[in-house]
Amino acid sequence: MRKSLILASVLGFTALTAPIAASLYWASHEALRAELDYAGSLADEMLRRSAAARQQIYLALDTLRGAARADCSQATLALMRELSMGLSYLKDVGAVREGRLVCSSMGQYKNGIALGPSDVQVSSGVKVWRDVVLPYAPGLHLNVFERDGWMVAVHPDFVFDLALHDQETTVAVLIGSPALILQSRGPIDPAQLMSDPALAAGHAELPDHLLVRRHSAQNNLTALVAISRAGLRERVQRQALILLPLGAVAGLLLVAAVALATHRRLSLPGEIRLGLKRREFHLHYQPVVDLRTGRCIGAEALLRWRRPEGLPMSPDLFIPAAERSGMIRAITAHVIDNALRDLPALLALQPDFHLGINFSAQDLEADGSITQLLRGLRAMKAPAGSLVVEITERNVTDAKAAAKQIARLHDHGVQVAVDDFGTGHSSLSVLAGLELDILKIDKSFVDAIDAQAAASMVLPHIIDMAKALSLFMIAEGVETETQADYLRERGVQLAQGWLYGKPMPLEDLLDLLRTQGRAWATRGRSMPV
Ligand SMILES: Nc1nc2c(ncn2[C@@H]2O[C@H](COP(=O)(O)O[C@H]3[C@@H](O)[C@H](n4cnc5c(=O)[nH]c(N)nc54)O[C@@H]3COP(=O)(O)O)[C@@H](O)[C@H]2O)c(=O)[nH]1
Repeated sequence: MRKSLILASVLGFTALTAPIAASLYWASHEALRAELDYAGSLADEMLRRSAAARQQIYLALDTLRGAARADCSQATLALMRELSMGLSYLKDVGAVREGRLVCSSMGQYKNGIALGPSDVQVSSGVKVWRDVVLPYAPGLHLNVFERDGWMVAVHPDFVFDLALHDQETTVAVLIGSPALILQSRGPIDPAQLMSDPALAAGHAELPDHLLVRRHSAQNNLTALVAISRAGLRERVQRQALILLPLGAVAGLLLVAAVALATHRRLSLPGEIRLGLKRREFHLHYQPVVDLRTGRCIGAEALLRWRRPEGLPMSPDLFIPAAERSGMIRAITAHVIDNALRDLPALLALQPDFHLGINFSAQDLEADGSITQLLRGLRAMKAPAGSLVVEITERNVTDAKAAAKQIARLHDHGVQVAVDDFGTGHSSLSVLAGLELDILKIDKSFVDAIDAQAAASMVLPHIIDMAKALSLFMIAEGVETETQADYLRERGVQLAQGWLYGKPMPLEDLLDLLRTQGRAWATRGRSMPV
């Protein structure tokens, strides 16, 4: 039981905490996924815009190469204006001679504007200058692309014109391999981010940042997004606010389920089931004596439960629980097994000995218990009359069926006693309809003898009735000599009670029989069969 309670506590604790822990894990997992999705969508958008800009750059360069002579004529300037006005990402389109911008859609530059050495030349032959400030557009930092003497200027911010969550986000677009940072924005140096080996997988979880990389092999472009973990923490908290109550509800439901299962397992029927499995039930025997001679001629088998905690539990508690839960058949099967196991030793000492065992309603209604009893008796060749089945009126729900079962018992020499007679469970109507052998006078009438109580007025009538029906009588709960004398004088043959012996283990009963001596054992049966 203690083990079961510990196990139930551990299960209950796990049932409560596991869903909460799972919801917290799920919240952080979901938040991480959402943050990576957000960073991924930023990177994708940057790549999309960069690719669109690249397309426009090449379109302009190709158009100029095909259509314009390498000069700054009015026709060429008009084409440049058309291109820079018509292509959304381009700020300017111009001609470069010997490293100098000589004209553009904005006009001609007398001495040309020196561009200096380019930052990189990509595989398609395009040279790239970053962060160029042209004198006619002083506030703009442009990226300039040149091929075959034609150039286009692009404002880098077009890529970053995105709705960023916070100022902590770093974004960058890189071109070529080895990659050149075309443009970047945010607190972290993109060159530092590019060196992280985990980036090969497309994303990395750094101590302070989540990093996402997208690459377009076709355009030889790379987009990088680094978002701060502070945002992730906020998102975890938001997710937790949604998922934690669900986890708590799931935890409480699980705890309720565990409690229910534990209650079922630890409730009395569950304990009885376990007790039977662990062989915690055993029989004690209470002597039944002949009132005339004081000789022990039989005993009633009474079930005892030795529970692991050592706490006894009265059959008054567990027998009704077993009857209600349907466990009584298993209990009776155990009683029959044990009684039949012990009977030979008792008969060996006293061949006219009889053993009484209690049957409940379900034992009487179904065939199982009676079949088990008769089969066992046959196997051990026990003499007729050595077993008495005790029933109460409460057990007789179908008098006809009960009569049949009693006849079956009689056929095999088993006697039937009506127990607790006069307590309201038994009545004359039952007695009249059933072929009973013995009437057990309830302890309450025996108690009344000493007390001179009203119940004592009833006792003589019970005795007369038993005599009229030729029933043998056993008075229950006899505790004093006065009671014994009264019963003896009125012709009650047998008695059971603390005056003669409390329920005792088999060994003690065997000792008692041994001390009765051989003379008693050979005098013959005290009860009619
Ligand atoms: N179906 C089954 N019922 C059983 C079985 N074992 C017991 N029982 C029934 O449980 C009830 C309580 O039994 P128990 O606590 O064993 O009490 C018995 C005696 O100990 C008690 N008794 C006997 N003499 C005296 C006495 O002088 N004083 C006193 N205070 N108590 C005494 O009476 C009980 C025997 O009652 P009964 O069976 O009516 O003869 C009880 O109803 C048992 O029947 C079982 O295996 N199956």
